[in-house]
Amino acid sequence: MAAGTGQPVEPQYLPERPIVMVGPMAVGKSVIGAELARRLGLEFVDTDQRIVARHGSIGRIFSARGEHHFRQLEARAVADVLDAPQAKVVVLSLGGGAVLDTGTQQLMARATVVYLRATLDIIKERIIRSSGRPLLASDPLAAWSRLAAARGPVYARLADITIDVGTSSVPELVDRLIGLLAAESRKENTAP
Ligand SMILES: Nc1ncnc2c1ncn2[C@@H]1O[C@H](COP(=O)(O)OP(=O)(O)O)[C@@H](O)[C@H]1O
Ligand SMILES: O=C(O)C1=C[C@@H](OP(=O)(O)O)[C@@H](O)[C@H](O)C1
Ligand SMILES: [Mg+2]
Repeated sequence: MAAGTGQPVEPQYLPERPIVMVGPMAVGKSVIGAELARRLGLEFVDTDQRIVARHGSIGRIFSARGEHHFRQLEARAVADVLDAPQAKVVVLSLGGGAVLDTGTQQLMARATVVYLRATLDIIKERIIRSSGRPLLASDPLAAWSRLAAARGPVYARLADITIDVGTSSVPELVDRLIGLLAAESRKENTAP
């Protein structure tokens, strides 16, 4: 099916490993991951959505139990998907801070990791309007910039593929990503 038509499944590209979406808050990990999964005919898992379904809102977890507890739930949600000898081939979107856990970093070696990168300019309208991210509760622009800068080298080190989201739409980004994933998979399959 032609690119951009929104039809599921690209028959020429069948991923052999899970695909993990990383990057700073509001860059589009959840929406792009979900659309990528739909297009590839794969199951989609979002660690935040799983945590909320099982434990209630992220804001409430932070206020009642603290960030450390949230990080433990997050690491467990990642391990539930990736910590198997033959990890299921799914699209897994992480929260922006999940990559700080060393166990999670190790498990990501079993996946193809996609870093969605953006500048504050692209993100700022999204984070001014949004709520529900406790780490952006006060001075969201400064907090986002600080966290994106501190975590950027970790995302970059873990990534197999980096995409600057810029002003592209979600379908455009998914089209581009499928092309890059297919190229990455050919590279992995021909590596000596
Ligand atoms: N490329 C895009 N173009 C327009 N809006 C986007 C794009 N990517 C994400 N969004 C919007 O930005 C917000 C944050 O996206 P989300 O997927 O929740 O980010 P993340 O999971 O990285 O925090 C959502 O309202 C989403 O619809
Ligand atoms: O960057 C972070 O530390 C966080 C990112 C959020 O997910 P998104 O990146 O999907 O917004 C969510 O996990 C939580 O609010 C903490
Ligand atoms: Mg998300």
